[in-house]
Amino acid sequence: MHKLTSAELPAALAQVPHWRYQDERGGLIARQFVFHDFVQAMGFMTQVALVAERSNHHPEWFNVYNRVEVVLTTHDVQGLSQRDIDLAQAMERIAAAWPPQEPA
Ligand SMILES: C[C@H](O)[C@H](O)[C@H]1CNC2=NC(N)=NC(=O)C2=N1
Repeated sequence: MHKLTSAELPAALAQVPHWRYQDERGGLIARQFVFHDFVQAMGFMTQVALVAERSNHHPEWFNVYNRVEVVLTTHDVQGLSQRDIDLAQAMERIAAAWPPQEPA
């Protein structure tokens, strides 16, 4: 795992179009998710927590009611790494499929 170089950044950020890059702390990406209510937000966070633990890469996040604000950066390299991009993509997949639609 290495800190993404400025040459690698554009292609990496193109993989996570909903996320905004910030130059702080050596580089991070941030995103806000909004859900129907608190329970849906917590369900999202619980699913992400399992993925984060499995991949040993953890988000910095803040939840109030139905909103989840997320910052991803890699502490071990003091900047952005591919692990942040991968976790962001996993979060997009989980958010897109959450909540499961009640069977019609
Ligand atoms: C010891 C453990 O492997 C490290 O602390 C892992 C855990 N989760 C992590 N999460 C994030 N976001 N960055 C890291 O550098 C990191 N390192």
